[in-house]
Amino acid sequence: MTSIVSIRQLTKTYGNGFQALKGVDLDIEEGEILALLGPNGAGKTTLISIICGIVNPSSGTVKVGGYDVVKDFRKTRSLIGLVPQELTTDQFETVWNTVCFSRGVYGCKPDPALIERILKDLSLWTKKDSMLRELSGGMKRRVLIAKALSHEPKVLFLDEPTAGVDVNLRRDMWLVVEKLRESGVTIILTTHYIEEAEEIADRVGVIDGGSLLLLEEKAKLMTKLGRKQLRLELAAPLSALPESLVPLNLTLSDDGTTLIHDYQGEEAQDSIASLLATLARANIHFRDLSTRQSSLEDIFVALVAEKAGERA
Ligand SMILES: Nc1ncnc2c1ncn2[C@@H]1O[C@H](COP(=O)(O)OP(=O)(O)OP(=O)(O)O)[C@@H](O)[C@H]1O
Repeated sequence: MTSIVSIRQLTKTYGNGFQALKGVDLDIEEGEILALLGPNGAGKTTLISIICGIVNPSSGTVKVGGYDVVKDFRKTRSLIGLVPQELTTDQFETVWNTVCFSRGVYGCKPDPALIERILKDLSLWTKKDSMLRELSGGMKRRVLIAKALSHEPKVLFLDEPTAGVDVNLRRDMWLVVEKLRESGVTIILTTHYIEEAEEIADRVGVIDGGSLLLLEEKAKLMTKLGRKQLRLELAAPLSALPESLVPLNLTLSDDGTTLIHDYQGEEAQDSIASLLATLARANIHFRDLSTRQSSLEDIFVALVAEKAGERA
């Protein structure tokens, strides 16, 4: 895999002396969907703003497509599309004109066929002659994406793409993001909805206190840090946990009806099989079984709390 964005030892100290980024190293692979998670004030917007050339770094380097975001600003900016949270363009302009105008801002030649395709992909075609002020909030979000795609960027940044939108629109947006990825666009999204990262990201980065705490493939993260719980509802309640079962990391619920086994996500399947076999040998039968896996949210909350503890 080649990196499309390459960040080295990036720091940012704002004018008031506040250090918002403390030496971030990050390689974003071409064609991936990377979700950046972090609590409020973590430094996500600062990081994205530096990559997009809106904020100057204090030290370190950022390259997009091999070009430096400070020295080759025009080149890197043309490779990037940024979808902000709010629509700030003229509310009395039509969807079509707004998107065509965005393409012109980047010095690209008009390309009505391309704009038509973008609007169709985003289910905006029937609204092309509507004024922005006539659109619903969800449709406005789509216009923001269409604007950001109008100059055919290779990297798309989505800042909280689904904040405040309803569940249906969120699903639609996820499909749009998936389609974009299929067309080869690299996507970086910041989100507070961990469910969103869990659903669509290939990799997840966690930023807190200006540092990248973790960067991992989502699936690996879930196996590595995720905890699982097996619950066995017993056919007959037990008054106490038999001695032979104590080494198996089992606990008995207070009412004696359920055996609970907590284990790490990467623990092999056969250890569960041998646990069940041991129970059968001990003549303990169960009438139902269920498992629960910790979500990305559980992992994220635990990680941020742990780091906060280390800093305290
Ligand atoms: N222009 C500025 N001057 C001084 N401090 C700033 C400036 N911009 C941001 N900060 C501070 O830098 C820190 C990081 O802000 P940033 O907006 O990057 O965080 P974030 O992770 O995007 O947060 P959120 O999820 O709330 O958008 C915050 O403490 C913020 O107050």
